[in-house]
Amino acid sequence: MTIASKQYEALTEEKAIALAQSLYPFPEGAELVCREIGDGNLNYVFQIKDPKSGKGLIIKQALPYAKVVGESWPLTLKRATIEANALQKHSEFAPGLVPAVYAMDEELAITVMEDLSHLTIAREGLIQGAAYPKLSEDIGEYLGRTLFHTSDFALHPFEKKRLAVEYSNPELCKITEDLIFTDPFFNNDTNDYEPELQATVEAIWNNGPLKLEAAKLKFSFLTEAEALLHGDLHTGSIFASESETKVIDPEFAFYGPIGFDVGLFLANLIVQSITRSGEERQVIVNHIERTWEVFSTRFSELWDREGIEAYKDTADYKEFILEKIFRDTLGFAGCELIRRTIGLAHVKDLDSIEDKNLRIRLKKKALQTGQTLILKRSELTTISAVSGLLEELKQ
Ligand SMILES: Nc1ncnc2c1ncn2[C@@H]1O[C@H](COP(=O)(O)OP(=O)(O)O)[C@@H](O)[C@H]1O
Ligand SMILES: CSC[C@H]1O[C@H](OP(=O)(O)O)[C@H](O)[C@@H]1O
Repeated sequence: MTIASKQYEALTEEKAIALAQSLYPFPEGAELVCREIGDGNLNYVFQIKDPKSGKGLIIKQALPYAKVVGESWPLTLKRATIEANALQKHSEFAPGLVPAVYAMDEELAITVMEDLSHLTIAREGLIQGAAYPKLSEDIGEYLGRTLFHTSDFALHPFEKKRLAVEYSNPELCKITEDLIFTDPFFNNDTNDYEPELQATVEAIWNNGPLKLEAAKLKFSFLTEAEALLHGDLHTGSIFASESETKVIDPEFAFYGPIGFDVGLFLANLIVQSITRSGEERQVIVNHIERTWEVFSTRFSELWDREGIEAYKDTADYKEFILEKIFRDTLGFAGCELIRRTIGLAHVKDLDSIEDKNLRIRLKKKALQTGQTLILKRSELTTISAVSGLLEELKQ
């Protein structure tokens, strides 16, 4: 559905209600209520609801700047169009795993979508100890399907390159290039960490071999247009329940290295494996293993069944590609672990730990795990080797 376009203006709750009324068949005389519920770093999210019928929808609006910083950090409104289009493109391949998009408007920089508030943001649930039994199956499927179907292994090269142009997202990529791949490895003002981590952080800045590997990973991110990525697949971008999983917020979508999406998700699970113990920790380790198993099985099966690449049946080629994706996955996961601990954008899983000694100890563990994943990514050739590493570093 398209909206009669007008000039960009930031929505208020009243304006969001008026817009929702014009877009959705709410019952006659419904008295709609609206709340701005955005808790992310960049955008506004309005939830509009008819309390009587329970019907509702979400209007997400991009601001011409990053919400977390303010007008001093201008940011393209085009990200809203990228997000709406990526949701729809990914739903072609992973139906049921993303919210339905009801409408979008490029001028207003809005996406009107299904209200998922019957679910919980996975990060919040995981912090409370949720197990989310379907999480790794669903995200493994989502990753296998979206990444295979948007790659050169599935698309005509003209279509793949058309999509790469459509999803050119330089400003949002620059945020990732800075916040994930650069700033945490240098003494940069954007970094944010407790004084107790100073020595550990300086050791990262002074670690030549680590910085060389971080530079290589950044180069992959800058240059390898392998598939249409979600681009920011952390557990705050996933809604979940015992029986459902939905991926939201692909405003960082672009053509990049496949391992980036897989690695970001695994890194955010690894944070949970660091904060949990006993049986609850094992649930997360199982999710880590299962995500890779489901992703690689689905990718491999789609390759065999639907692959169009002339070399697809050449001995060992598929295995070479999957090994490359796995190596990249571990490296990108390592960078995400480091930036979520000492960079600009932290994670609540670690920051909300009240006991300071424990918090610092676990943050050091996250940094150590991140560094090991980056440095040893060529030696860790199986997902069980990664579980083994997590077990070793647990002590
Ligand atoms: N479709 C949705 N249904 C219900 N709540 C949503 C939906 N999309 C976003 N939200 C809420 O808004 C918050 C911020 O959304 P998100 O897309 O992550 O914004 P940002 O791009 O600013 O990070 C989410 O954590 C969630 O609470
Ligand atoms: C100033 S952007 C920082 C950080 O925020 C984004 O996450 P989200 O939109 O989900 O809050 C992204 O991870 C960026 O790196």
